[in-house]
Amino acid sequence: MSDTPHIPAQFTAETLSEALPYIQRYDRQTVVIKYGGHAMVDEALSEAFARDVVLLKHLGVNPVIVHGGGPQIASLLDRLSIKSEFRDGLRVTDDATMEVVEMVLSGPINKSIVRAINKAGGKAVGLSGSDADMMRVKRATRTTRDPDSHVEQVIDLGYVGEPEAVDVAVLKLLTNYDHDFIPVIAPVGVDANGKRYNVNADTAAGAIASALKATRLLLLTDVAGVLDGKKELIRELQADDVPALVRDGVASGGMIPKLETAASAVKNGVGGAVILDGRAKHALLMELFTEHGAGTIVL
Ligand SMILES: Nc1ncnc2c1ncn2[C@@H]1O[C@H](COP(=O)(O)OP(=O)(O)O)[C@@H](O)[C@H]1O
Ligand SMILES: CC(=O)N[C@@H](CCC(=O)OP(=O)(O)O)C(=O)O
Repeated sequence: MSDTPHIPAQFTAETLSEALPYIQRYDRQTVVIKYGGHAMVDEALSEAFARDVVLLKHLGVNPVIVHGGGPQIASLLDRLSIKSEFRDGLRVTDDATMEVVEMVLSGPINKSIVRAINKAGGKAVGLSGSDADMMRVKRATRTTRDPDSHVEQVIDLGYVGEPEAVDVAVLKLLTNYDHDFIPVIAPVGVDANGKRYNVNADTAAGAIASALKATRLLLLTDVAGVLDGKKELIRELQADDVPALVRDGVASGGMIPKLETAASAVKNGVGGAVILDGRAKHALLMELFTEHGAGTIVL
């Protein structure tokens, strides 16, 4: 036997040791993770995501997963020949679309994430915003201004919900340290009359993070983070910078709800919101347990 340390093993040990201050920082802290539909399409990445979530739980973090499924909804709508359009990053949702949205989000997507986490050794429980009346919503409204007459018009988005109140009782029960469950939540909300609504998954994650007063909200997506006009990564933003980025068109499409969610979450008591690249393997671990972090942090 040689006395020379086995270099890869020593490297692994050093990496673990360097993570100590971060492990201490996030001990017993709630981290809400928005897992987007684009990040789920790669099987190896999905497996790595599930393992990382289980690792977080073992390290003392309280992870709460809120998932999307936009591309998977689009694919089923397409197979059923139902046309779908987006306004400001939100899917206009009529009755038939809502049927498909709930079927896809609360069905195969939610269950496949639950199974992946459980296969990795966790105890995930699948829910939607309708369970235990968790996410109360109202009908979302958006307005647009006619460029010629400057008259404001209301855009009807159909059954798109805007969270009004989140009751975290069921989440507290599940994540209580006697039980150690990992909630996996589909973004389907319910109004005061019991009617179901389609909620953008970023918006849902932000509302849940605010209600839980999470230490971090992590929005995993399919870009490195928020890019500026020269397509360079913006590492840090203040919540007050967000309206100008949207107004000036630097952020468009799906990045609008993401940035608005991040800004409103930090204003509502979330420690910080990070928009980061879900295509990068171990994105969660890089963000939480290394000095460099990843993506764009909104503070
Ligand atoms: N300034 C910006 N920086 C980065 N991405 C942007 C920006 N403006 C618009 N986007 C678009 O937003 C997309 C991410 O939103 P979305 O497709 O809804 O992601 P997800 O499905 O992960 O929620 C990016 O792929 C990009 O095309
Ligand atoms: C109102 C609205 O737009 N809802 C989204 C819900 C799913 C979602 O947000 O999924 P991603 O995070 O994968 O984009 C939709 O129908 O696509």
